[in-house]
Amino acid sequence: MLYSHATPSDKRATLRARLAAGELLQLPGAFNPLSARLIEDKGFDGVYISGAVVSADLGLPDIGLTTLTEVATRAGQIARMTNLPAIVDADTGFGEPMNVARTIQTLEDAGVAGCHIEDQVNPKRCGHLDGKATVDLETATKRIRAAVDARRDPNFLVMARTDVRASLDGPAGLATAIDRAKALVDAGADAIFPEAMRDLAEFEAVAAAVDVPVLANMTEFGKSELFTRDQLAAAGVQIVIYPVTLLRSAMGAAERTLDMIRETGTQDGVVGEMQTRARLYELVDYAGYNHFDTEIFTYRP
Ligand SMILES: C[C@](O)(C(=O)O)[C@H](CC(=O)O)C(=O)O
Repeated sequence: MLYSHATPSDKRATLRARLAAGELLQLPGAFNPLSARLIEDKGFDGVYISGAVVSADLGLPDIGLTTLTEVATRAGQIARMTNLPAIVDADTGFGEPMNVARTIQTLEDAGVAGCHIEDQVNPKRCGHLDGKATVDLETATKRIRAAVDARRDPNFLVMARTDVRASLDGPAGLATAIDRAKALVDAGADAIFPEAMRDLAEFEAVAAAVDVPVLANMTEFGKSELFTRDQLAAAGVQIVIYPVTLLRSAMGAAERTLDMIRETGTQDGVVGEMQTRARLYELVDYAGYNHFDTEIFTYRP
């Protein structure tokens, strides 16, 4: 009832312990607080808060237009609705290393368990678009050092994302990404997010090169193939995100419903695919609020 029973520090400790135990964790992207409840209810390990989704939710492209305040506010609304740890996409950290430091403390205050900071130039672009540019290694490592130094909870997970793979074709691109990943770990990164890997062997090579958890971004219509949990586990990946998957599913369903109403004059033909009123009430725990007033939950399907 009301919000998560686990505190932010409990969630961070749980995330750390599970990663240290070598588990593979699957984190679907929540497109709103309610979907975070669904992710928890379905037995997932954590919740991802995608920059692309926060942007799209506001009707904006994912090109660095959202502010720290918008991202932290949404992340806080989502994180407080689940007992699961939430990891948020902090883009480039919203500015210079000093801004990165402030970003980390703001996200800690929002109650998330960790975030990733990437090495793209400001303003960033979606990782699966062409024509991205990355900063030099010194700037990238300064961002990570600033993030690590700024956190007050040592369990807050600072993940470094590198976008350099897409900047060079062939083995040279992978080698550059691996060198950069190693340098970012030396700078204090607790995990590595190698963006736009081409195949499983590339994930495997990154995972073998660093001694911290590696994240795989299983986003649809992107540069990486969609691998299964078991394939990624065998490649040594420990965190798998499905950042925009639920938003795409929900928007796909919304389009179909709108088309149906336009074409037939009623939504009746798609009601069977909808989440029922009873299920929605279950997710927002109407029954729990009877603790305050037994007249609150009087609905019978
Ligand atoms: C992970 C990502 O940064 C995100 O914002 O969720 C995006 C996802 C996407 O656009 O599909 C990305 O750059 O990969």
